[in-house]
Amino acid sequence: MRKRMEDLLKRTSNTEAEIEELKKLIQQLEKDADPSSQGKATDMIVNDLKSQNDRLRYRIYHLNLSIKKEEEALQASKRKAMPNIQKVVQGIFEQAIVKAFPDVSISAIVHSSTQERFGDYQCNNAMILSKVLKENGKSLSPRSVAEQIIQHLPANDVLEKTEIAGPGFINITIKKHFILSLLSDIIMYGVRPPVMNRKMRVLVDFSSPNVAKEMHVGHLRSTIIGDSISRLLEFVGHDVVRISHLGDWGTQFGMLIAHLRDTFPKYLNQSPPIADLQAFYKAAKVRFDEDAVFKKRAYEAVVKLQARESDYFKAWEMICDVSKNEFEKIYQRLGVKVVNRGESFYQDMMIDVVKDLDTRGLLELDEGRKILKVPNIKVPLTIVKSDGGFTYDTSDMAAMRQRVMDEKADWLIYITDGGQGLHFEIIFSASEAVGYVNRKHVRVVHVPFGVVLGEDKKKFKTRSTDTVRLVDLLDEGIRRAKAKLIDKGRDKVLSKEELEVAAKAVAYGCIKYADLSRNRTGDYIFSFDKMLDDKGNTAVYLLYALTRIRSIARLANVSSSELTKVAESASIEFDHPKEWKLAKLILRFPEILEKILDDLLLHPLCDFMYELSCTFTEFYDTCYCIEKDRKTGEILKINMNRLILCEATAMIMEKSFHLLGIDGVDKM
Ligand SMILES: NC(=[NH2+])NCCC[C@H](N)C(=O)O
Repeated sequence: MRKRMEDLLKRTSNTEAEIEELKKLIQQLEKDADPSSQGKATDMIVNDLKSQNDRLRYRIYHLNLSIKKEEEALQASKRKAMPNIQKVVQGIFEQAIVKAFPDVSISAIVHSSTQERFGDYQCNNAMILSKVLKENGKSLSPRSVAEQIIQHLPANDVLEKTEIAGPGFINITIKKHFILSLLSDIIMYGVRPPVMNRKMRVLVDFSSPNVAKEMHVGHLRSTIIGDSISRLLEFVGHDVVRISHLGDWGTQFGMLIAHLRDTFPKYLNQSPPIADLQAFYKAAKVRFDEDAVFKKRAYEAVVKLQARESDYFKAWEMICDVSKNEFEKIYQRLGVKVVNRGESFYQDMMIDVVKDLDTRGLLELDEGRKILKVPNIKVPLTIVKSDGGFTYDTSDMAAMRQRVMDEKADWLIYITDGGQGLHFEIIFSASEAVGYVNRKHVRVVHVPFGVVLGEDKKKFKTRSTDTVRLVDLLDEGIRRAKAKLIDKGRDKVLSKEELEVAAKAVAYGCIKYADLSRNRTGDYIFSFDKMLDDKGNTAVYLLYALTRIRSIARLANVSSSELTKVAESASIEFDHPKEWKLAKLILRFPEILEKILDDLLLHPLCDFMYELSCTFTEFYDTCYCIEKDRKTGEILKINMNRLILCEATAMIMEKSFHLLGIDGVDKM
């Protein structure tokens, strides 16, 4: 009974609530029937649409903003980097190959064509792919493979035409529009580096002569090559640390200090008058070998130097300064910047390295020496000599540790003669083995170069002296360059100062170019006659070529801002094959640089410059840039498109000269 009551009460209250709901509904319906409330509904819809509209507007605004940003980024990247067309084409073919043959993993092989009739680039994948497919049990002729690749090429703005040739080569022609826009970019934004994937901290160890010894032609090669590699890395945007690992430490300094104290006791207050430090070194060595008492004093001096006893340290500094000043003179003349950080810098770190290796039980005793054996290499490193001194090996182990840990270098480059190849191989492997470097994360390379030979193919020396003093060598270069210029009657055209400037630029340029234009790994014959020749692949020829190209625009009296306007208007057109040939070659510049960044061989840049100037001559001989009246010499017509080509060629040549460390000259 009670339960039933409760049930009924519940139902009543539910129904009451239902009635209330229905009442509200009726009221609402009555309201809706009223015309004024209908207006309200319309308002609501309008408001709703309005706010939708606002939201859309807001989105459009932001989309426009991001489109603008993207366009700006595109422009900025154009301003910042020059595309490597070969890589761009390779990327397009890579996509096609993946799509056409998803089961085979093979990267696209794309080269620039060796002959004009084969198009601009060639893809040579078909033959290999056909072979691989056959191995996988699928038979498809190379030509059919090539067809498949072409069919799967993605939509792009780069390729004009593809053609299958011979057994299955794909000849590729680049869109003219693409070439013209890249050429205009050079005029508008200058010569820019190729795209950099990752900014790295690169330590370049180069030049590295030895204190109290003459800086010789080997060090000159290291200086020239190291400077050029550093310039290229800097141009690309890497963070470059240029270090000269001077030989400024070791037991021989005891001998030099003892000799200085005997021969020039006033050294603490006066700079020692050692003009010829090498003679000083020789004299000290004679005493060291012949005089037992002196020898003992020399050893004591080393201990005192290493304990940094002030008089001895000062004597050492004096000796180093004499050498460093000499080296600096050479760097100044050659326009080379490098920081002196010699073996002495690592003295304390060497102590740490020895302690570290010793406590880890990695050093072995061998006839009084402490050596470090390296897996798979027969020759061990000598870490401590039997007299307790450190060695070249110790300094390089400490330097490796410091460069990785403190300098945080991602890339280490050592530039020395090939004779030190084994030394570096051991240092690199040893450093890896003891955990001072992980070559998966840090790129470590030795950049070796060949020996410098005289024209008699024997060790390089001058007539009078045994070794060649670099200062004398540079002086002789200037003298010969000047004589050559006078020979050509240039002294009648140039002022005295201009002749001096030209002679220096030619001499230093030739010495550098002769070195850099050869494959560095080979020995190289030093010949002033050959390097100062104004024909063939020499700096003189190229410097003349550049001044000639520059004079074209000067003659036409067209300013670079006028050329920029033409480039901006996107109205450049070419109709002569020689124009296209030159334009396409100019645009190969980033490709050349990227290859150098890979193998650090610089001669392809020189070959490129030579090819560029030959191709320019071909163009210039057939295509008039300026038409003049034959009789009066009056300028009748200027071809702006062609002047653009002249300008771009000159810009690329100037940048190349800069990367090689060679100064151009306005007049020569
Ligand atoms: N880290 C190095 N070991 N650099 C090269 C040093 C070259 C040495 N001073 C020489 O003249 O042969």
